[in-house]
Parts: sequence; C-alpha cells; structure tokens
Amino acid sequence: MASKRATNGRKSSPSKSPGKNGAGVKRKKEILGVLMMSVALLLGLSIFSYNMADDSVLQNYSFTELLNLSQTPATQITNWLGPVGAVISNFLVYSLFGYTTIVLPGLLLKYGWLIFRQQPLAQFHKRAFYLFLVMLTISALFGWFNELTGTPSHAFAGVLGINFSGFLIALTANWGSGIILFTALIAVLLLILDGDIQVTIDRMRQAGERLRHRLADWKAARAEAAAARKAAKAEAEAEAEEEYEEDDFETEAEELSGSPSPEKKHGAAENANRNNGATGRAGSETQWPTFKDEDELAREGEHESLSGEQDEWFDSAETGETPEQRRRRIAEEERQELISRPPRAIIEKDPQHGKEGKVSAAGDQDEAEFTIIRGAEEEKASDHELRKAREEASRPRIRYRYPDHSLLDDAPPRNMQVTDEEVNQNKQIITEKLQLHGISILKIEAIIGPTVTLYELYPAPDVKISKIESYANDLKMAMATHGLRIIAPIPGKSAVGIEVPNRNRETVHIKDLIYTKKFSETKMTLPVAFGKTIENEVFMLDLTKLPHLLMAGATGSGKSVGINTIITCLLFKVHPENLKFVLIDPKKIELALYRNIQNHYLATLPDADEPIITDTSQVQLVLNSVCKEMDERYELLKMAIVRDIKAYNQKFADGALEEDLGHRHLPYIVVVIDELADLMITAGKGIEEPIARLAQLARAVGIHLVVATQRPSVNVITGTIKANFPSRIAYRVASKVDSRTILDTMGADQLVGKGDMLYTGGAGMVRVQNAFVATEEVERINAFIGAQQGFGGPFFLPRMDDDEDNGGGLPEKSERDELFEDAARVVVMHQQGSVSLLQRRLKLGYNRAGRLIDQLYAAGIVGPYQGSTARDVLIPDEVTLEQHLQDLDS
Ligand SMILES: Nc1ncnc2c1ncn2[C@@H]1O[C@H](COP(=O)(O)OP(=O)(O)OP(=O)(O)O)[C@@H](O)[C@H]1O
Repeated sequence: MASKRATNGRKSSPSKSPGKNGAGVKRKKEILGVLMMSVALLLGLSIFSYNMADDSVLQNYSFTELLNLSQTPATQITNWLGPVGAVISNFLVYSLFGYTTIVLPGLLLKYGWLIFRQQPLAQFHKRAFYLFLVMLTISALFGWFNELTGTPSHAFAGVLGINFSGFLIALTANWGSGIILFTALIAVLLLILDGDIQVTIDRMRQAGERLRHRLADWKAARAEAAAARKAAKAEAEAEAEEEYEEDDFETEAEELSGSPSPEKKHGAAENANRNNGATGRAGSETQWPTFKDEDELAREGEHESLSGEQDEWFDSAETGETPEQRRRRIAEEERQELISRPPRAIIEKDPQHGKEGKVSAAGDQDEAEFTIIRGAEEEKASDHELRKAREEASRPRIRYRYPDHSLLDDAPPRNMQVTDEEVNQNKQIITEKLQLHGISILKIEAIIGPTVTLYELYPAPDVKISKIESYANDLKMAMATHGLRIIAPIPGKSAVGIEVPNRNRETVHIKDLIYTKKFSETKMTLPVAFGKTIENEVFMLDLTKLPHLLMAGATGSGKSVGINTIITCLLFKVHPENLKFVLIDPKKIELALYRNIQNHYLATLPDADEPIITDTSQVQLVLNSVCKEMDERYELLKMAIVRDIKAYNQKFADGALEEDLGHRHLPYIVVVIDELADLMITAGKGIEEPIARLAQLARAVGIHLVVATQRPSVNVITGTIKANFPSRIAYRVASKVDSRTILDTMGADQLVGKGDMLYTGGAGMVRVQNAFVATEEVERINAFIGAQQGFGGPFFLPRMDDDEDNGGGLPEKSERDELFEDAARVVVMHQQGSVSLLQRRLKLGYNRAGRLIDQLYAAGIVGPYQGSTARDVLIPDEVTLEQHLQDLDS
C-alpha cells in the first residue's frame, strides 16, 4: 500500500526526515550557533577594551615584532585579547564606527542564539537592520559633534562615522545635518521600540493621556484636601462663634429671667464648692435643684423659642430679610423644587463607577417603587491593547499581522433608543393590568437592553408568583407586542421577569465587542464575544470550555451572522499557527468568503478540490478524517504523557518532544457546520456518528464543533447529538416544539429575530443580542489576511484511505513496508496493536508506524481502530504469526 498519509501543511511531519540525518542537521546548527556566540563574545571583549594607545603601538611595530617584543609600558598592548584583540578593535572601532560598533557582535550573538535554538531568523532581520541604522546614526552624530567642536575622536565616531557626518555637513551645513541626524536617530529608536511607528505614537499618546489623568487626579486630590481644610476651619470658627453667641444669649436670657442659667448656676456652685474648700456641705446647699417649678419651665420654653429664632435672626441679618420673609422664601423654594423635579430621576449608568449605575425614584405612596437601569458601556480598548494581550505562537513559522480596527465598521453613536417615556408606559400597562387582578407589586426594576427591556417585578409577600404567571397571556394582549417573554420566577430572585421588545432596537456592532478591555485582556484560549446581554455587558465565552456549540434558528434569524461573529472574534485573537477551521457549508455560499484565508486558517483533506467543503458526499469523509486526527492526537498526548493539548504544546515548545518521533505543534481545530439538516437527511448515521464521537472525545485534544441548523427537529437534532452538546444557542424558531428541541424549554419561539438569542450552557439561560458583522467586514478581514504570506497551503487533515473504510486489501509484498514483518512480530510479542509501540520499538516516525499498523490491519494481524485504546492483536503467539506470514505470501 502506497503512502497515503498527508504531510503537506504539517511542516513538522517526521516522514521526510529519517532519524539520524535530522539529528545531524540539528547538531550542526547547534555547533554553528555556539561558534557564532563565542566569536561575538570575543569581538565584544576586544571592542570593550579598545585603547587608542594600542593603535600607536600597532603602527610602530609589525605583528611578528609585536609578538616578540619585550613588554615595557611603552610597548604594552592593553587590549584584553592581546595583539589580536588590538588589531581587531582597531579595525572595528577606529576604522568603522567607533564604540557603537559593539552593535555588530551584539547582532552576531543574537543570530547565533537563534541558530542554536533552531528558531527562524527572518523574524529578526528587520530589528537587526534598525539596530544597524542606530549604530550608523549615533556614530555620525559623534562625528558631527567632533566636526563642530574641532576635536576629532575616532574612538567614538570611527573613520566612517566622521566621513559620513563630514559628507552630510558639506551637503546641508552644520544645522541641517544636525537636525537630519537627530531626527533619523529618534525615528530609528522609535521603530526599534515597537517595530511600527504608529504603535509607538499610540503608546506615547496613551502615556501622555495617563500622565494627564494622574495630574488631574493629583490636582483634584489637592483641591479636595484644601476644601476639607477650609471646611474644617470654617466649622471650628462657626463653633467658636456659636459658643460665643450662646454665652451672649444666656446673659440676655438671664437678664430677661433675672436668674442665671443652669450651667451658670452649676458653674457658680462649682466655684462656690472650690471656694468653700472643707466646708463642702455649705457648698452643696447652693446646688441647682433637681426638679423645676412651673415658672422655671415656662421660662425655659421662652428660652428655647428665643434660641430657635436666634439662628434665623443671624441668617436674616446676612440676607437683610426678616425671619418671616426668610421662612416664606424657603417654603417657596421647596415648592418650586417639587414642581420642577421630573417624575422619575433617570441617570445613565456611569461607566467610571462600576456596573450598577441605577438611580431610583420613589413614586406615589400607593405606587410600586420604580427604577430604570441602563447598562454602562464596556471600557474601550485600542489596537495596541488587543495586540499586547494576544498569545503569539511560540515558534511562528510565518510572519503574520493580525487584522486591525480599520477593517471593521464604526458603530453609529449610541443614542438613547429606548426613551423613558416608552419604559414608563410599559410599566404603567403592566402595573394596571396586575392591579386589576388584585396583585400588588412592591418594586419594579426596568433594565434596558439593546433588544428588549426586562421589567423585574417584586410582588408583595402574600402574592404567589404562579399567580402572575397565570396572567401572562393577559399581559401579552395588553402590551400588544410580539416577543414578550415571561420568566417566572427569575432564577435566584423572588421576582417575575417580563421581557418586552424595544420599539427601536439597537444593533450591536462587532467592533464594540472586540475593542473592549474585556475582550482584549481576556486570557481565554478561544474567546468568542457573542454579543451583549440585557445589562449591556459583553457576553463572552471560551470555545474550549463549551466545548462544542449547537446553534438553531429559523431562516433569517441570524445564524450565519452568528457563525461569522464566532470566526471573526477568533481571527482577531488567535494566531494562524494555533488555530485551524474546518468549514462545512452545504448551503455553498455562506462560508465561501473564507476561501481567502485557506493558507492561514483552513484545514481540509489533502486531495480536496475546495478548501471549504460544500459537497455533502465529502462531509462524512472529512468528519472521519477529523476523528482520525483526534485519534492521532490522543496517541501523541499519550506518548508525551500529558493530559491535554495545552500541556502538550507547552512541552513541545520547550523542546521536550522529539519531532522525529512524530511530535508536532497541535493547532486548535474548530469544525464549523453551517446547516446540519441537509447532511442528516442525506447521510444520517454516517454523519451523526463522527459528530457524536468528536463531541464526546475531542475536547482534550483541541478539536471543537460549532454546528448550526435551521430545522431544529428531532430527526436533525437527535438525542445522541443533543446529549453531547450541552452548550446551545437558540435564535428565533417557528414553534414551541422547536424551542423545546433545542433548549428543552419554551422561549425561543418568542425571540424577535435578527440575532436575538438565548444561550444555555446546561443550567440557566441568558438572553443576548448577537453582534452584527457585515459581509463586507468579513470580506475585508479575509482579504487582509489572505494577502499575507501564509503557510503555502491549507493544514491537511489525515487522508482517509478508501480501504480504511471498506477494509481494503494488503498491498503486494514488494509494496509493503520493509519493516512489515518486524512490526508484526513486535505487536504479537507485546499483544498490543499500537502506533506508539512500533515507534518506540522500531525507532520510527509517527507516520510510518501508522502506515505499518494499517498494513497489519489489512493483513488480519491486528483488529480495527478503537479510538484512544490500542487495537486488539488477532494472532495469539509468534508461531502462529510465522505461519500466518507464510500464508500471506503464498
Ligand atoms: N446580530 C444581528 N444584528 C442585526 N441584524 C442581524 C443580526 N443577525 C442577522 N441580522 C439580519 O438578519 C438577516 C438574516 O441573518 P442570517 O443570514 O444570519 O440568518 P440565517 O439564520 O443564517 O438565515 P438562513 O438560515 O436562511 O441562512 C441578516 O441579513 C441581517 O440583516
């Protein structure tokens, strides 16, 4: 049987590099790397210890003389590397660019390191070039200074630096050349910092912004502290004044009543006590009596009323009005305030201050307390922040630029789509209807989302929630709107939720999700920002955690846009080295746009005509091939003794796994099926089985499924499929039955379409407005990626041999692998039909061992494929095997 396994697209495939040869090249590279680093170190040392005095010694003596010269101070070479070092540094420092020539050994060191670590060199070329320019401009600047001051110093500028600056000065005079050199230096340094001058400008702007904010914060804090000090001082003064006034008033009151105030009397008594000394008893006789007679009480009343008027009198003295006038003025002000206050104070949530920005306004005494909540906008992020948080490929084989914000359309400014009037009206209808049935509601909270507004009703303690639910239809009629959904009770709350579609819906644009801090800073492996929740929060999930997704919705409900949202999010966040899509599109047009990125992100069968699978007859083959990829990955994980793809890739990146044994970097694979119904009808079990197998097992090896259908009926979403897809999205469906098929409950039939969706991850449900990504945006992103270098072809899934499906025959003896019989003996001896066993025992690569197992299967020596467990061995012992092999040949 000829080799049919695919190797294209898997650059690390071992089949092309027989063990020793591969190891030889690797060793040679390591030796070359070490050599380069040592030379760099020597050059660096000679430059570092360069001494101009050595130059004159070199000029006076020939090199052989130097070696035999007696070492007097006048003839002594001070370079750390002796005469050789002096000659080298004389050339590098004096004749070239002065001390800045140190850049050259630096570059040599870096290249040596890259070669030693077997990493691609191309990535470093640009930076090396910039560093070279830095060296040139700095040495020319030294030359320029030297020319200006007339004291040439070759140690700093070198002959070339001085000549270059001299040439520039001759062309543009002193100032012109100075400006040119300084500008060139700044530009090159900026380029080195970020490799992209725009990024540097962004970064500087952000730094400026941060500085400005800090300054403003500091100023505000200072002003606040000053105000607090002032207020404290004013308070202290006011207190002192009050005490003084009280004293004055008490004197006045005393004069009026003809007797001292209690405190004064008490003070007097104390004084008397102190004065009387030992004659305490006499003192005690003068103490204030405990009980007061009626006259005294009357006088105290007078005192209080005087004291109340006293404040007014002081205020009125300031404003120049009588106490009566002042009282009237205050009453009028309060009345005006009441009249002009809006019935419901509504403030939009302030993004600076957390998620809850609600303001409640109390209604009339007998009305329920009413609060309107508008979700705050998520904090925005820039391209730069998105770039910073991306996990780059550990050993990228291609140069790649991620798509940026210019490829996405700006969302129009967010104006208030839902007015307070609309919310108040709806609330009025709901409360009136419930009041008619004698249901009293204590509190209502209206949370305004992009598509619907959720009214959370908190009924009085004696009202049963089921009672409200029973009036659901009444409410629907009263609201006269389609898409009203009642949640009774809201999980975790003693409230009933009523979702009412907004008159004007808000489109959630994908740019508003991707360029948020939440998305850009996420540490999720395959993050997907689906859309926004009712609270205006970005609804984001990690595809690796789902781990597979089932999407259903009637035609036109937004499934294809939903799939584009998923793919777009991943394209903005994950490097093509780490992610591949298998796109299955029986509708033939929905996913065609992604053809452009086939060399970057698509995975397909090696001999497929099209990178996107549209032919239903091919789908089964592709899914089986993905299953085979899954099994191969399990073998690799087993060999590497790791549990999941993340640990495996890490181990591979650390160089702990031999490529010669078939180990390779494993990208995540996302299989997208846009329309399952057609496939299930044409292929039934043939499709259901691989889907179910992948859904059950593929998570750990980084394969995830996204399956969509517009026909959520039980013969499409079968029990087997449903059981293996706990994460499901329902867009608007035609009937309650369809809703139950996808969500196990009603609700999806009440959605309003155009991306309005319900997500369930097994427990609970979230209503989300799916983000909108226009076809033009998808086109732009694909064109941008497609124009880049790429991998030279799609990632190839393992080829499915025809005979693998139909149990085809064993190739002729001459066509069999020469190790066929050895392999047979190994598996029979160990009674274990596994690829990794052959790899270990026969020192083979993965592909060859895999082919051998296929041939052993065709020869009836091992049993069929059993997923992650080894194949059964059908021959019990070696004697029987020898007989079997003879029979095969005859
Ligand atoms: N998230 C969304 N925001 C705004 N409009 C949307 C959204 N999703 C879909 N739409 C609108 O609905 C239309 C139909 O969407 P889409 O093509 O995704 O539906 P579908 O469910 O894939 O339909 P079909 O199954 O027939 O292909 C889109 O052209 C768009 O105008």
